[in-house]
Amino acid sequence: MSSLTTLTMTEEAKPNIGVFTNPNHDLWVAEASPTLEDVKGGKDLAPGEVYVAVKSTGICGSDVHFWHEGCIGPTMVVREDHILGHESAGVVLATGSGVEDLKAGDRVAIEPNIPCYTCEQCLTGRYNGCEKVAFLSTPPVPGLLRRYIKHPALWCHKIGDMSYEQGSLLEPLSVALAGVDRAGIKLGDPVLICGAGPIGLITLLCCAAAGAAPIAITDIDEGRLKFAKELVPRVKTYLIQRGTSPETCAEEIIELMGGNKPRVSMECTGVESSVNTAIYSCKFGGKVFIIGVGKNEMTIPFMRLSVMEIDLQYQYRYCNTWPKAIRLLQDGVINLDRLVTHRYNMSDAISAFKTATDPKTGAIKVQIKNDDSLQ
Ligand SMILES: NC(=O)c1ccc[n+]([C@@H]2O[C@H](COP(=O)([O-])OP(=O)(O)OC[C@H]3O[C@@H](n4cnc5c(N)ncnc54)[C@H](O)[C@@H]3O)[C@@H](O)[C@H]2O)c1
Ligand SMILES: OC[C@H](O)C(O)[C@@H](O)CO
Ligand SMILES: [Zn+2]
Ligand SMILES: [Zn+2]
Repeated sequence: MSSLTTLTMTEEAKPNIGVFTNPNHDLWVAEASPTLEDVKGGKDLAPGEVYVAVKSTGICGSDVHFWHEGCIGPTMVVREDHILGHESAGVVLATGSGVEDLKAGDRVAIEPNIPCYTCEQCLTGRYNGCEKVAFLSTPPVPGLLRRYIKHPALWCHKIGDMSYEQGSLLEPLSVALAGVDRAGIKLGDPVLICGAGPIGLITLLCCAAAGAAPIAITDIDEGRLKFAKELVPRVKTYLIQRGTSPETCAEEIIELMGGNKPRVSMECTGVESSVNTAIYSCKFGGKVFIIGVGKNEMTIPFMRLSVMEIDLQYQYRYCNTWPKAIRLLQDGVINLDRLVTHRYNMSDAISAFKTATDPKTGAIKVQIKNDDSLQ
């Protein structure tokens, strides 16, 4: 038995659509499942599942990797028509049997993973390492860039009166929180952040909130550095110039940081030269913490890492971060209000992706809105 909201049976509700890519790197909007009729009828909801009208979805650098490169690493490969999107919030429309904590009308942020609940990683609380996890938008699992989705209630987090945009930003915030937590950023740590895209900028906000000092951030794009400075005025910005070696960049960054070598370099680009800048900057016994994803194989200065006893650590998504992310936004410790620079309707998703990938637009986080759904 499923329960359905009566608030949402509007005539204007439009059919379900999704934003697709494929191995030819096409990008298009087309019909998607579940159908509007199924959603309205609360059909096919398994115990513990809910239907959600997705209201706002952010575009992540990973969506762009799947569109442009057709893959992230050797295992996440677009092999057929594939729906993108994994940063979403929306409203619950119907609940399946056994769902007690959610009801129709609840506003939720969607944690876009469904782990197996039985493997060692799941049972030890590190469900991001689940070998059987279905991560929405990682092929072949369709993503959240749809008007309607079906999802386990367990992975829909109530957001109270937070806006849907803020709710959708809990996903990249989760990435940054997982990174800052595992990197062990502490009060007074000199920290370098490589890359001022949304992940780098949110990592910057988290490091600033954690008391890192001084903090420097790099990018190849002046506009993004200017944005970083507006977000956190005390951050020192460093423009990476084409052709400057990672060693030289590192020397200049350390100078910019008043001679303080970073104890932690947070790498948020996945670009080889940037990884190397992060390594050359780091102090003896420091850590390079890599969030960015890129080429399957990279050349890194092995002996530099060795003689400097620099730890190299990585982040793969997140686990158990949503409640913390919600508390941080609700208590105003982290404020992501300024990150959303552009908004598009679902039907205009192609323009949204073009804007997100054109540096001339000054876009930081582009959101795809869904005003044509139920409720
Ligand atoms: N590990 C994870 O679980 C995880 C989660 C989310 C995102 N990611 C990855 O993190 C990366 C960042 O995501 P995003 O959404 O911020 O993407 P983005 O593409 O918007 O940001 C990347 C930034 O790096 C800058 N950049 C490029 N080359 C550079 C260089 N050589 N030096 C300094 N800056 C450089 C770009 O100008 C851009 O501002 C992407 O690779 C994304 O796929 C990883
Ligand atoms: O925010 C989550 C990330 O973008 C994804 O894990 C991606 O890196 C691979 O699936
Ligand atoms: Zn992402
Ligand atoms: Zn598992």
